[in-house]
Amino acid sequence: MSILNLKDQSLLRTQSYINGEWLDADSGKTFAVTDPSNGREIAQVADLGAAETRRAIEVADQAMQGWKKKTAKERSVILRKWFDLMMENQDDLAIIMTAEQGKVFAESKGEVAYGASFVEWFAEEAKRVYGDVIPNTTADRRSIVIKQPIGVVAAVTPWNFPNAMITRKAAPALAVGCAIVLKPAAETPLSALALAELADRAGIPAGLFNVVAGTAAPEIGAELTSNPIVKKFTFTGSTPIGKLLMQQCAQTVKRTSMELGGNAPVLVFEDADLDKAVAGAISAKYRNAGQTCICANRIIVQDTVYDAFVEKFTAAVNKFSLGNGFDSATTIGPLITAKAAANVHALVVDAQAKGASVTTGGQIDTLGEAFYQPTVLAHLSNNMRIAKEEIFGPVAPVFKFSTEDEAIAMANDTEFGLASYIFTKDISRVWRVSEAIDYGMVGVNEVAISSEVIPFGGVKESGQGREGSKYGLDDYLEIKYICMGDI
Ligand SMILES: NC(=O)C1=CN([C@@H]2O[C@H](COP(=O)(O)OP(=O)(O)OC[C@H]3O[C@@H](n4cnc5c(N)ncnc54)[C@H](OP(=O)(O)O)[C@@H]3O)[C@@H](O)[C@H]2O)C=CC1
Ligand SMILES: O=C(O)CCCC(=O)O
Repeated sequence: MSILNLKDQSLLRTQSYINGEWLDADSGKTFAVTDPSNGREIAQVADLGAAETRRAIEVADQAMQGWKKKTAKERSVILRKWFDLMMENQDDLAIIMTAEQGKVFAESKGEVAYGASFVEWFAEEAKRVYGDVIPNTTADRRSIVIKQPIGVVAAVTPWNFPNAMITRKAAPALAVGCAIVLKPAAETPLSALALAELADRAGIPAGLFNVVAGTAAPEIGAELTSNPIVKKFTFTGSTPIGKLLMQQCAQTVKRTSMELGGNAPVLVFEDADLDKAVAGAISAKYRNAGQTCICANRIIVQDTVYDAFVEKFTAAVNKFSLGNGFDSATTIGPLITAKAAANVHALVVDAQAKGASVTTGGQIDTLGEAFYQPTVLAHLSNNMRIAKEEIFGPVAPVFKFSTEDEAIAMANDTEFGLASYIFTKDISRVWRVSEAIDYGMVGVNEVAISSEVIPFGGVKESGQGREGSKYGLDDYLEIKYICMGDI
């Protein structure tokens, strides 16, 4: 009997989905999925390993032989049904997500819509995969360029966006004619399996969308990255694991897309609308309790407005209500695990020991060991761990700068380069700073930068490749050049 109050209980799947069938692990083993807000077990999920992964890759290869021959429009019609079903079941998918991930229910509903938007977008966009005819240098030949599906895709996704990080990879892969084998995070397999149930109902043919859930990430990952049938590997997660998986993929020269860690700066200049900058920095920092790779990691404020900013920002943070994501009064939920909260606290303790002051929060909350208080730190310096590391929690360090050059240098002083944000009214500065900072994405007086139509991705050690937008198809396509001679 499920503990989740779903309209449609059959969305709560606990077996893996391979070749259109629901399967237990060969070993018969299962693992517990728990609610981070109270540690309660939600379900026992089949714990698959490398052997089942290998079989999923083989069936994916078979399944895509017919799928790639369909027209883009035929594939689009089926994917559109998947989108419709996701939206029809938005509430149930969001209940599953809040239960296993902890995020506030309204945010879960938002993520389901965001996840579905990738399916709708790529179902349409794949109709526009154009080739080229290249004017040649000799009269007796023409050079043609066509684009073809790359082959079987393997994906590993994280727990912080248990739905959208899957569709952002699966939708373009399926839309262009590939099949995919996905390993979701062990903390959040239920959202992935619910997506598989809806893919099945939408009529996505067996073997094209396979979900292998399991706790043996290194073994499953080793199969996905070494199997020569897999032609493309796509990952969202931490930078150290991304580097390891890239190394593994090198042995069979797979194409890789990596969406890794971030250290997003929010640069607030003295000419900015301070209230707008505070509201923007609040959204950029505390979305999903700070567990987003594009979350503000360093808020960097010009010295002339620093004290006013910290005061207004702290007042805004004091309005947050920490609690269970299902409680309608809650605006920040728990972190994914108690360990995550302890890691965040260690960053705060290190900063305090090196001279930072806590203007609010600063503790694991009495609500439970995964709950971290929304926190603001002022008077920071570069020797603190928090200046360099991805926080992944609701802690906002507010740094100080005095000149534009200094702000740019501080923004770039990191190995990461995913998202960045600037608040200023000076249009010349907008251009100067946007061009000078080494990031894949820049939000100017705006932090809600994500959507299905934009190229999401980073530079430096934040990864490679772009997801979403017209560019998001490129990673799933091979370019083939055909030289046509005279007969
Ligand atoms: N860019 C982003 O969006 C994300 C960044 N992070 C960053 O990483 C930190 C740690 O989070 P964590 O969850 O440990 O991140 P990981 O990078 O370890 O996990 C992300 C995914 O990779 C899988 N994975 C882990 N090890 C391997 C492996 N050897 N082979 C194949 N797959 C593997 C995980 O599986 P399993 O769950 O089974 O271990 C999960 O599906 C966070 O605090 C945050 O800083 C984390 C998640 C997302
Ligand atoms: O943290 C992540 O990797 C998810 C990205 C969220 C977004 O698309 O805005």
